[in-house]
Amino acid sequence: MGNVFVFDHPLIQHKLTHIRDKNTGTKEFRELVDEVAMLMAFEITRDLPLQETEVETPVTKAKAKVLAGKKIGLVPILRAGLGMVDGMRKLIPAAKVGHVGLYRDPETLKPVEYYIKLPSDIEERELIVIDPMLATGGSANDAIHSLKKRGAKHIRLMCLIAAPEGVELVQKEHPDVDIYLAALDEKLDERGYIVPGLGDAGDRLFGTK
Ligand SMILES: O=P(O)(O)OC[C@H]1O[C@H](OP(=O)(O)OP(=O)(O)O)[C@H](O)[C@@H]1O
Ligand SMILES: O=c1cc[nH]c(=O)[nH]1
Ligand SMILES: [Mg+2]
Repeated sequence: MGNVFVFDHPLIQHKLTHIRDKNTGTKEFRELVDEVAMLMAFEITRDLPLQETEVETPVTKAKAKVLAGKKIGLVPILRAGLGMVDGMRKLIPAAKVGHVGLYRDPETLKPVEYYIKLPSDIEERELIVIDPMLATGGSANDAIHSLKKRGAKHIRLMCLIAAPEGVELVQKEHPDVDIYLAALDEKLDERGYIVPGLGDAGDRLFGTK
């Protein structure tokens, strides 16, 4: 079964509190999601392999380390996942970005795929699927199936907030996928919203309603 990691870094938790706040407006919400995504990118890349190199400082030659060149792909689930891409790319500028367009039907809560565009070499990349919200898990589950069908071999899932139901579904369907979160919340309400959550992430990011 895949692992679940909750990033408890104080800066992530502090900013998440403001993201949750219903009085936080679109501009600040977007900025905070961007910042938390950057901090989460810092945490999720802890295990990237390094290799030895040598560098000449103004004083002398030094043994040093550089990234060993593992290829990374970011795959935001549209729309809300887009809000986390720029923050992550600030720290991982060489990552290629694929897009999976999915929306959750408000009646059935089932995901509907409307777009997909991926880097051509996804099978060689460590893919990080990004979405602020993991609610029933239907959207992330479908996105991961879509990536695997197209050859992806190494996938992680990174979300701001998850409900237990979503974590359970992804763990059942994709035991090879680790899940990285800023918070694991209590439950879903009758409309499939995460409680306490942050409301509708896409609407709050883009000012729609
Ligand atoms: O785990 P699930 O139950 O599938 O719910 C989570 C999905 O719902 C939201 O997207 P939404 O359908 O609102 O689309 P949007 O990003 O375009 O607003 C969210 O960003 C996830 O993609
Ligand atoms: O709480 C939720 C659940 C699904 N999608 C959201 O944006 N928020
Ligand atoms: Mg939405």
